[in-house]
Amino acid sequence: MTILIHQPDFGIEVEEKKVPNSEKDLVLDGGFVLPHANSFGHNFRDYDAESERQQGVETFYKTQHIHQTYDFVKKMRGEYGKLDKVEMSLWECCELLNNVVDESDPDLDEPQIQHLLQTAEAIRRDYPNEDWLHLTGLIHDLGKVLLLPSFGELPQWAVVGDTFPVGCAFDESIVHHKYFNENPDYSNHAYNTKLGVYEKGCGLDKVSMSWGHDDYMYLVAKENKSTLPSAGLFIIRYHSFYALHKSGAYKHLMNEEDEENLKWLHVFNKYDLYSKSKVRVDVEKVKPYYLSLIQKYFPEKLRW
Ligand SMILES: O[C@H]1[C@H](O)[C@@H](O)[C@H](O)[C@@H](O)[C@H]1O
Ligand SMILES: [Fe+2]
Ligand SMILES: [Fe+2]
Repeated sequence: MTILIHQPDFGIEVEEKKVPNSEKDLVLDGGFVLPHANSFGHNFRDYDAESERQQGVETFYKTQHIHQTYDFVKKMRGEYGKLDKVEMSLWECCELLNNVVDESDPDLDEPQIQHLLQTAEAIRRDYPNEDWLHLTGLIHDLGKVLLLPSFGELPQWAVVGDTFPVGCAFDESIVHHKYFNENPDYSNHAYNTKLGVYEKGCGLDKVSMSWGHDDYMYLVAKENKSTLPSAGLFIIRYHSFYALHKSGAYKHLMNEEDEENLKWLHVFNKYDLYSKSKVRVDVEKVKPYYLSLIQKYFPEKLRW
């Protein structure tokens, strides 16, 4: 039986295989079965499909695109880079996310802790020996605690959604790109050319990204001296940068190390996106395993 590929952009690892039970699901070479539709019956990341979430998600992106400017990002990075808000362990943070729902996501309305565990467990099944990648799955979205009162209760547009560079032109592949024309940087010549304030090949580390949960969690991991490999930190920092890892935009800003790390981000993205489902992971059952990983790669208490 031939498998239908409904979404054409899975990258080179996609392989068609025979699955006895379903005509529509797609198996990747790692063994992970890609669901043919999200929990709402639509393709994943279809921002135009008429669904109960569509309007809210579009309004979210309109606000995000208007407000994420170069100056805003500089200010937020300076402020949150101090890590002087809270002290807590990574697991405590996972539990805090129980109460967070992400308004930018057309594919998921489950509590975020389920998304973290679904991602991590799916990776663990296919890559049993890469424990750093399991842990990366568990923590990649913890930066969403920025929505909570003790972290300044930032609005959704300053925490979630896809990310993109500021300080240079907004690429057309960014979701709902049309709303950028109300962003002040859009008509500022210093920031609206292909390179903007950057140099070709300068490396993503030098590029300012729209402010949100990715860059914040990267700062938390780095400043608290995590021993995760550089690919893990890269995944945390750029997992929402779909214009790059899905559409290949902004590659001219990458350096060689970014190229290497991007390979792992491509692997990770499949699990981050396609593990989203209504089937819940038993938190208490898997907790001991993840606590052991946290202990291996992080100090007990972290500054946030
Ligand atoms: O709506 C989602 C969500 O906010 C994710 O956490 C982020 O990583 C994705 O890029 C975005 O599309
Ligand atoms: Fe995310
Ligand atoms: Fe995620």
